[in-house]
Amino acid sequence: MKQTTHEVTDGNPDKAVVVSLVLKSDRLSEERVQYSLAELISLAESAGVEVLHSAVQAKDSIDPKWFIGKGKVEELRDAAERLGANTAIFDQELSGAQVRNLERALDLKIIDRTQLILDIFAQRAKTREGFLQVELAQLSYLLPRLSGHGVNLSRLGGGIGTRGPGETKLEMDRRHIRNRIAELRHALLEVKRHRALHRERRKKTGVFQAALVGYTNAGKSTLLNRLTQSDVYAENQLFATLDPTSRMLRLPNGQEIVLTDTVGFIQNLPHDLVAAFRATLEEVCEADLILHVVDSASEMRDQQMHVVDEVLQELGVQGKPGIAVFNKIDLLPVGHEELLSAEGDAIQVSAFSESDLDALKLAVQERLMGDTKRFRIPAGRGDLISLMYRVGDVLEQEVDGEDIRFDVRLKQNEFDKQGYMLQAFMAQEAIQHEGENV
Ligand SMILES: Nc1nc2c(ncn2[C@@H]2O[C@H](COP(=O)(O)OP(=O)(O)OP(=O)(O)O)[C@@H](O)[C@H]2O)c(=O)[nH]1
Ligand SMILES: [Mg+2]
Repeated sequence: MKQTTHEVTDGNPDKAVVVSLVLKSDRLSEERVQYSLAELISLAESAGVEVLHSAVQAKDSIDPKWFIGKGKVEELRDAAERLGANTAIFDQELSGAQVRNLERALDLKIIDRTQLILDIFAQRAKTREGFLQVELAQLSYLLPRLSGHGVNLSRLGGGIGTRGPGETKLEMDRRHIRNRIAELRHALLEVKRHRALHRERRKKTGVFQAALVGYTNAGKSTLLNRLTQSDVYAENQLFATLDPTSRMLRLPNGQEIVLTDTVGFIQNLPHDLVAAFRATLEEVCEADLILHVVDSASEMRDQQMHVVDEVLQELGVQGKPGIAVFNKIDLLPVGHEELLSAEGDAIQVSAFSESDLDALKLAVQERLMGDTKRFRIPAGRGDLISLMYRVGDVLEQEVDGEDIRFDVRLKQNEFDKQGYMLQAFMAQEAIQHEGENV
């Protein structure tokens, strides 16, 4: 009895009131609070929900029973009744008991931020890996929230919060869920192993790999499409992309590299979810170059960059070569562009400008590939010959008397690793450097 369809809505969108609780001790600026609420509304809309009413409550502490204050609960019930809402969405994670209490008090379907994100993911998943990851994340979320014997999600009557690739629609007991979680983990390991093999093979071909990463809605998929004449899903929605997609990108010098689009990041991403999607981000760990795409026009630009930097750090890729791609500069008021140029290795683009895309390709090429250099080594030194092949692509190799002459296009990342050996041999004059940019 597996669910086989993954419709976005059944033509009858959920109608929701949304609530965010702000703890006074967090001392968030009014701007941050409003942005967080706006982001929650965007998430809800991306899930296909119609938002009828939104509210923020500032409190000293979380109410253990209702999460928000009792007065706010009543206010919400009135608003929901007046506007005809059937769902209440909370910006933070709720406990199982809070969900049950709120359900009873409000007579609404209760969804928290994690469930909302999971629901979007469930709608977007396209690959087997995506389905497995979403189901695993949904069940991991559900397990500690089960009360008593089991849970019957069909009680929610379909729609948001009940979509899933697997069996989450059915009544399941804890034991069943634990077994299913184990099964999913196992299946995911298999998928992961396959992908690792695939990557190994790709690596052996020596093709450079670049990854587009960034906050959700920054324009990663649009850039992939425009740079590679592709047609992956790009939309003004949060988490339009779930599964990584790779395309060949031709650089100005004619060389082709692999460019990969990845799932977007968001603030306060629940830890279970981060773990579930870690595999998706493995592509980022393997990349030779990271393109951090930034929505330059977002009021929360700096915070979003910070969130992305944090995730990259968690992934352990902070040392990799990278370029900050300040996208959507067409949306900035004239004169504001300079603000962005303070960044180190950065470029400003509009995904809709051909010349900007050309400039971006050139920047990628320059960052990935060092110059072409000409070296001369004594014939018969196998160790030096193999070093030549390690530091870059050998474009030409010619025997010249007792020597061999190499024209090598340096691979920046390999050069970084092997450069000291090259320099040591050059100091001993075993390798002679004859010129640049030949
Ligand atoms: N004005 C303007 N809009 C852009 C630009 N690049 C992308 N967009 C728009 O921004 C929205 C999001 O673009 P996507 O490419 O889906 O963004 P993404 O980073 O892939 O988002 P997720 O997959 O959700 O993480 C779309 O409506 C795009 O048309 C740009 O340079 N200028
Ligand atoms: Mg995308």
